[in-house]
Amino acid sequence: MSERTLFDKVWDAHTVRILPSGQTQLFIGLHLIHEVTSPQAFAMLRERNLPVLFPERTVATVDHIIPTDNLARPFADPLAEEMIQELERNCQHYGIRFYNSGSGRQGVVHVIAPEQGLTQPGMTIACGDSHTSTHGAFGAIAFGIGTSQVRDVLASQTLSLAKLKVRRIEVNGRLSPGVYAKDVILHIIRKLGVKGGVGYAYEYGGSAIEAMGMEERMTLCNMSIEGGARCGYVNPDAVTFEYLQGRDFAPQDAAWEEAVAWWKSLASDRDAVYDDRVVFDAAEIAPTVTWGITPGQGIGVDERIPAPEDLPESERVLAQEAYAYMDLEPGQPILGTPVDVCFIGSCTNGRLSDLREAARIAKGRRVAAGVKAFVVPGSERVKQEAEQEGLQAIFEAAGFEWREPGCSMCLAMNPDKLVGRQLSASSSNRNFKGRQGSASGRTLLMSPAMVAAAAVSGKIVDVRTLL
Ligand SMILES: CC(C)[C@H](C(=O)O)[C@@H](O)C(=O)O
Ligand code: SF4
Repeated sequence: MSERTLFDKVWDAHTVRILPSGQTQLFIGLHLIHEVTSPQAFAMLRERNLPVLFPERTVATVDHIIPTDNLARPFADPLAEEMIQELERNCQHYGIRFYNSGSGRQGVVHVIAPEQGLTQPGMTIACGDSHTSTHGAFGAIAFGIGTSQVRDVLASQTLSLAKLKVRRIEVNGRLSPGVYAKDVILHIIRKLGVKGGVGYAYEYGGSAIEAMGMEERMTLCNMSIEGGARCGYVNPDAVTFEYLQGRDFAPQDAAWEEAVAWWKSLASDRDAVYDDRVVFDAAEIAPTVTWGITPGQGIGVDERIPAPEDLPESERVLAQEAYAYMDLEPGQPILGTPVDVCFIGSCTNGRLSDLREAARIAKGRRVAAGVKAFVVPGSERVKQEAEQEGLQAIFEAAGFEWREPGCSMCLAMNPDKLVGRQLSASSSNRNFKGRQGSASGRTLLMSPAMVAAAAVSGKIVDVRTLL
């Protein structure tokens, strides 16, 4: 057959059997776990007296609840201490590889697996975390699962799932300077909606995607879930192989050549059949900023906040809720909106290339008076590499705080929280009400370079004017 997508090929290769329900029992090659969604799953396993079937296929780290300022144990937050101890105990008991803080390999789960070469093309990857879609950047089928499914994977290394449809999203042409993968995905979600991808896997392609490095592709796939798609992927190519070669868990020597041949064969066939296809022009994408309370409420930085009549009928009620919560008016430019907090980090945009782009903007400038700006590297490795190439020094000279790795203010389960109505410019992926730790806090999503531009300006500006 020469009409299959990568999704079809990887799905079929991992199908154990078709269940009487019509669902597929799918083998999961790599299982990632973190401190928040695993304790209950292990508890359920113990209740039923089940072992972990393939402990070598699960990898753990701590990210969500870990503090980014003071890592001395016990942590100041007793809940953080308890949850992390629980993970430590479970990993030790079941013989699961665990990248704890201080190991040199800890970080946000979706940052550490790719950087160690654990994430590879053609794999099925699951994690009790919605942003597992990130790993699709490598041509893997990777998706988030709930806690009872974490139990299922621990016990059986399989999941029962319904097969998804595949939508091909093509972005052709060249992105302008100052426009990044983050802008592309915010633009896609703006156009297709936060529920537009329900029931689909998104396959991203086209010349603008092919021109992206792996870290940008990860940013893109990361937010597939914010567009409603369970997973997103990019077909593996020379960029993928170059990124992987020599990483800790990448195949070596003869096995490498074999793996590359296999990976190449998995890419969607030229005449693959898709359930849907959407095409975008890269040249039309501007630095994009959200103004509302879902990642789909975004506009180009030089646009005005849409009035209800500019929006499809189905979006108007939510828009009203957003104006009120965000304290922004329809018709108002987003440019010039004052910011209180600037956060650079997360599994969307906490990798080295993100920090480099933000540092380019911060270099030689100063964080505006009254603004709190901080950088949270996505992993210990990212942190170390950034320090080695002088990024920490650039940020600190500009007045940014430089922190320890973790999820931090992406969801504020640790002490990094907004206060009251503070408005944050954030490189993360969710702007839901109360997402960043204050029930009335406000979040504007954007690229890390745009966050840095906001930090040094004290307000939303167009990063293209600071390049
Ligand atoms: C805590 C976890 C379950 C959650 C997720 O699944 O995405 C978190 O990572 C998030 O980003 O909201
Ligand atoms: S960085 Fe944010 S989105 Fe990513 S896993 Fe952590 S909390 Fe979830």
